[in-house]
Amino acid sequence: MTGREAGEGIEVVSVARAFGRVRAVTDMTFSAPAGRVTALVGPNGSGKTTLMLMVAGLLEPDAGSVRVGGFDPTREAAAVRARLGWMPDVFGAWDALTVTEHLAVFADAYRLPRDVAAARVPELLATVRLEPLADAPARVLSRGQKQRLGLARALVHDPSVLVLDEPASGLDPGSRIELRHVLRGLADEGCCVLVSSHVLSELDDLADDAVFVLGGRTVAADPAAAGGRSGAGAARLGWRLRALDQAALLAALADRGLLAAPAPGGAVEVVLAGEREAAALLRDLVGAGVPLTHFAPTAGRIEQAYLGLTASPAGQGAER
Ligand SMILES: Nc1ncnc2c1ncn2[C@@H]1O[C@H](COP(=O)(O)OP(=O)(O)OP(=O)(O)O)[C@@H](O)[C@H]1O
Repeated sequence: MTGREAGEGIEVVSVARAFGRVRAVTDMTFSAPAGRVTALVGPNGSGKTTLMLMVAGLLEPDAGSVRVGGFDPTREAAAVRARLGWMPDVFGAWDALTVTEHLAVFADAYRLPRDVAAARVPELLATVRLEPLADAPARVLSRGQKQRLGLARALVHDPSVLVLDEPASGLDPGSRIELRHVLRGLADEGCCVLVSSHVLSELDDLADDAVFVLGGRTVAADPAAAGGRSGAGAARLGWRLRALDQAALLAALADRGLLAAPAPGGAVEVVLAGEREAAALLRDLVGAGVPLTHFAPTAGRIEQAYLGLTASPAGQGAER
């Protein structure tokens, strides 16, 4: 990867966009820096795709400002196109063209010199592991393979900013892990990567930062700030516990007035008010001699923060 200028990222400030009477994006502000994978996280219809289309220069904001590497995607479209790779959630491919031909067409569209394209296409096929299908027509590709072709297409001009709408949808677990490696590798090389997702459980492994959106607004740009990790004022979230002696565990929880719900594998789940209460409970249980073998939140860091956000009055208020 040679074409990148260091430090290029995405800046979104007070952006809004409506479609007639539908206010798809009402007020979004965040930055996605170079060298990091930033996840745009929110429920269906919260405005993620609309925002990404504005970042990619495919839709004009009604208000606010978007900058990609310092350039305005509407007024400086050529500069943004040159540095931005875009992968839509639904990827249209020409059925009759082979995988290699697809990439060659896009290399041409980005005006890559012939010799550069000739070297770039096999490199991309290796990156997304589509070499065995290089000569296969797009119509025979599975959904996951098409997603990978979409990723290769987005990377064809060696962009410094990569915007991917639900890139993991349709991928099997192995392909998701590969996707994670590819995106991590790109970020490590200095690329700014913005992905949208609602597969919360996977985001801890994929993303460095999370921007939460609800009802067209960004409601928090930092999982820690969203309450999932803090003690005071944190949302009530589930924790899973397992002990060699389940009866002793249940008795100790009952002593502390905690309601324990059964969970798979002989575990139990309790709802606690944050990490501070969890730490106190763990200390008490160990102190009381309960032989604990497992004590962990039921959800990952980003998932917890998101659940805390949607459960809090502030989060609910942000939803339409
Ligand atoms: N072209 C359009 N015309 C009218 N309404 C639209 C258009 N595009 C999006 N919307 C509406 O704007 C809102 C936000 O949609 P958007 O696709 O941005 O959400 P999203 O967070 O990407 O959802 P999902 O996770 O389901 O992809 C929705 O209510 C949607 O119906």
